[in-house]
Amino acid sequence: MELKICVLPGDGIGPEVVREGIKVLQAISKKYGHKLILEEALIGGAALDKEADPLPEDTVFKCKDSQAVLLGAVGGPKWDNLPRNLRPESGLLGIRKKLDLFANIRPVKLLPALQQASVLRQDIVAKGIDLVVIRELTSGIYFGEPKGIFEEKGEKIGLNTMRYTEKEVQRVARLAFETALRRKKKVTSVDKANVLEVSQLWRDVVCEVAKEYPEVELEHLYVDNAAMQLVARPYSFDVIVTSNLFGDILSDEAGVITGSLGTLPSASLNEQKLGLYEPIHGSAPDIAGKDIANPIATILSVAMLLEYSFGLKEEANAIEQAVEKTLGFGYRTLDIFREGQKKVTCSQMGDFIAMQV
Ligand SMILES: NC(=O)C1=CN([C@@H]2O[C@H](COP(=O)(O)OP(=O)(O)OC[C@H]3O[C@@H](n4cnc5c(N)ncnc54)[C@H](O)[C@@H]3O)[C@@H](O)[C@H]2O)C=CC1
Ligand SMILES: CC(C)CC(=O)C(=O)O
Ligand SMILES: [Mg+2]
Repeated sequence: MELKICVLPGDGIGPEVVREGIKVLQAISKKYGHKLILEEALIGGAALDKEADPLPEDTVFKCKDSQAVLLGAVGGPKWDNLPRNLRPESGLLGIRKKLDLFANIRPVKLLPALQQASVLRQDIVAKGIDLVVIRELTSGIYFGEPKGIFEEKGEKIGLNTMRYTEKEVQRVARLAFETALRRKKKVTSVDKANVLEVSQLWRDVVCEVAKEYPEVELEHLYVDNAAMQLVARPYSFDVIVTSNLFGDILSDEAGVITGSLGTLPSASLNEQKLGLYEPIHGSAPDIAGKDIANPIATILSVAMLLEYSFGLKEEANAIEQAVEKTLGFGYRTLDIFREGQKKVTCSQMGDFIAMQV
């Protein structure tokens, strides 16, 4: 099969972890006889430096012209003082919006070898963690208008708007219920309906959609409670569906209960199922350029890419198994390293996983 993929390495550790993702993609393509066509493009700070634009037109074109997109991460202190529309992060929000990638799927699975790396009590971890956060990605407070910093009565005010339409909630809720049907048949909808009107609408729409799925259990949690329950009883969740901001926060929390932010992948899909795949973490400027980042989140994002965009389930499984085998041999990047294990660099971890596929 021909696999045409646009690659957006981005900033900080983005290029480092993407390099390892590609290494594994090449190994799996060789093993299964697929032809890889990789097209690299600029996004974020890297694009700002070269093109004075965090999302050049050429990048949007190359993404649309591919069957899937693999992204590293964007951002860093070098660009932090730029106006909002020129920051690297606006390139990321821009590509999500332009491709209408409304559904951000973030599986949170405790890999058996990483049980000890969790920050949770071992009796809680032992009950297993296997949930998926479905985060609405192209609306909510990251996109709502009006927004800005204004002058009002002689003082500055900062303003953002959390806004959802019925249709926006319906489509992401439907995806959550469909996903639950193929899993443990439970949806937890996370909102703040006790104080926010936008959350009241969210809850009403989720309840309406739930009527189409009588076999799926529906639970509602306020986001503050959800953040607590995620560490108290992570084993009891199946599919969590929530808005852009809440999903962003809860999924980083999920990273540390399963070992490290550096291990969690994601897929962002539109209604035509064009997918952008990226680790859930950012550009990690504190460790960039040192070859110590954990590439597993990106490598598992490659597995999601093969399964979701190309239907290559066997290849995706082979990558997941290669990750588990490598961890099983005791190889660990710094973020998940414990006494008695074998410390490896980002590129060595990529080499070992590629060797196991
Ligand atoms: N999808 C994206 O491109 C995202 C971009 N960002 C941007 O990244 C920059 C840094 O943001 P932070 O808040 O520091 O979040 P971050 O996710 O980059 O890092 C948070 C912490 O996790 C660690 N970490 C992250 N990924 C890791 C990996 N693969 N291996 C080992 N450790 C890892 C970092 O070293 C840091 O201590 C900012 O400019 C932010 O806007 C943040 C989140 C997502
Ligand atoms: C620019 C941010 C919204 C990126 C982020 O934190 C994420 O998507 O997880
Ligand atoms: Mg985030």
